[in-house]
Amino acid sequence: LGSPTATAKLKCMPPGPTHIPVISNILLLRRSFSELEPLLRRLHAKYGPVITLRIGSRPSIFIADRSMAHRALIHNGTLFADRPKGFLVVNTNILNISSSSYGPNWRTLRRNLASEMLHHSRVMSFSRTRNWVLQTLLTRLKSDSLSNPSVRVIDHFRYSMFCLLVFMCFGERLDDAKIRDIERVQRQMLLEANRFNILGFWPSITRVLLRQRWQELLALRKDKADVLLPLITARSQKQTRLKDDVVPYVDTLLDLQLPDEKRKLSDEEIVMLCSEFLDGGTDMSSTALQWIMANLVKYPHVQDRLVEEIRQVVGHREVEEVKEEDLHKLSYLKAVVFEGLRRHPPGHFVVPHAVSEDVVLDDYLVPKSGTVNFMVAEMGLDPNVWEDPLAFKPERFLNEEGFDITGTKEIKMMPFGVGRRICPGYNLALLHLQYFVANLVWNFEWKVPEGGDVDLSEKQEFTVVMKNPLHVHISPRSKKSTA
Ligand code: HEM
Repeated sequence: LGSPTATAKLKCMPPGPTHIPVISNILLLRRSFSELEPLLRRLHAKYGPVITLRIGSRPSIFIADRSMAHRALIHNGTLFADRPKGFLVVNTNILNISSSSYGPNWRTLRRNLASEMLHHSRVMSFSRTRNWVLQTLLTRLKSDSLSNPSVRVIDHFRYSMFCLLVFMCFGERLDDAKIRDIERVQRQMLLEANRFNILGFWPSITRVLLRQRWQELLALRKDKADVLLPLITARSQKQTRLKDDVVPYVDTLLDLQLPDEKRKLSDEEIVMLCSEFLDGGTDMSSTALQWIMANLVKYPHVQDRLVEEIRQVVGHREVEEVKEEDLHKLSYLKAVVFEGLRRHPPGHFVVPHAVSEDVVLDDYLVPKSGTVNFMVAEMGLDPNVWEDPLAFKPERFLNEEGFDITGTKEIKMMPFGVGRRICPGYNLALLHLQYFVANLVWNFEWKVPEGGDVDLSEKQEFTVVMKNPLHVHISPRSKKSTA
C-alpha cells in the first residue's frame, strides 16, 4: 500500500467493465447487492482479484484476494474502517454501530457493546438463560418429532435464538406471542434489507424511480418502533433495574452518553441499536446453525465422531446436558463449527466499507467516494489454502493449532470480517454455535428422513440460507458408548 493521497492522484481504479450503459446501471441498482455475486465471480475470472463495478453513482470495489484483504483491513485498518455515507439507508440519520462512520460515536457505541455485553464475565452472566433456551429448544424438537417423521428445524432454531437475544436485550422472558411479534418486525426488515440498501446508492434517482420502496421502508420502520419502543420504555421506568443479576443491553443504552455531543441516546436510536443487536445475534447464528446441522446429517461419520468426542468428555456422567465449561475440551466440536463457517459463511460479503481518504492499494486507487467490499465466501474456498475446498472436513482445523478466526496474522477465511470492523459478537456467536450443536447431537440422533435428502443449495435472503430448508428425522440418542 503506497502513501495515500499524494500518489493517489496518479493512479487508476482497479479494472472492471469500462462502460455500463445507464440502463444496465439502473438494472444493477434494482438487483439486491448479493444477487451480484455470480456476475462478480465472472468479472474476477476476467479481470483478476480486485475489480471495480459502477453501481449507481459510486464506484464499488470488490476484493477477492485474501492477502490483499489483509493489507487493507489489518495493515491499513484505520484507513479502511469507514462506512459509505448513506449506504445503509435502512438506518439513515439514525445512529447504530454497523452504519456509523469510523469516529467517536462509533467508538462509544462499539465499546459499550463490547464491554457491557460481550465481555467474558457479562456473557457468563447469561449462562442460565442459555440453559433455559436450550431446554425450550429440545422440548420443541422432541414434541415436533413425535408427530412428524420429518422435522423442519430452522423455525425452531430461529425462535430459540430470538428468545435468547430478546432476554439479553430487554432482560425479560416474554411470552410466545410477543417473541413472535418481535421476530416478525425484525425479519420483515431484514428480508428486505438488500432491496432497501440499494436505495442509498443513488438517492436522488431512487427517490424518483423507487418511490414506493422508500415508502415501504418508512412503514416497516414505524412497525418496528411500535413493537420495540414499549419494551424500552418499560425498562426505563423500572425502578430496580440496577439490582437485577443480569444487565440487559437496553439498560446500558439508557445509561449511555455520547461524549462529543454530550447527550443521551434518543428513543429512535435505542430502537435501532436494540434491533441491530437482535439481528446480529439471531439471523446469522440460526443460519449458521442450520448449515452446520445439515452437514452433520449429510455426513453421519462427522456426527458420530462428534458424539464420540462428547462421550469421552462428559459421557461417563450420563448427563443430559453438555455444559458450557466442557466446551473448551471439545476440539472436534470447534473444528465442526469453523468448518461450517468456512464452507457456508452466513454472509458472502461484509457490510460495505469505505476509505477515509483516497488510498493506493497494490498500485490501484481506492477512492474516498466509493465503497469497498470483500468476497468472504470466495476466500473460504481458495484452493491455495484449503485442500479439496468444497468438501466438509472439520479435521482440517485440528492441525491448525488455535486457528485465528480474527485473521490478524493472515486471512485464511473471514466469516466475521477482520480488522477494526470485525464482528464484535464473534465470541458470543461461537459460544452459541458450540453450545447448541453439542447439545443437539448429544440429545438426539439426526438422520435424513425416509426418502428425503439434504440439499446444500444456497439462496440469498439477508444471509445466505439453505434453498431447501433442512428436514430431519430426530430420535432420542442413547448415551451409552457403542465402542
Ligand atoms: C454466526 C454469527 C455471526 C456472523 C457470521 C457475523 C458476521 C458479521 C460480519 C461479516 C460483520 C461485518 C464485518 C465488516 O463490516 O467488516 C458483522 C458486523 C457486526 N456484527 Fe456480527 N456476526 C455474527 C453474530 C453477531 C452477534 C452474536 C452480534 C451481537 C450480539 C453481532 C453484532 C455485530 C455488529 C454490531 C456488527 C457491526 C460492527 C461494526 O460495524 O463495527 N454479530 N458481523
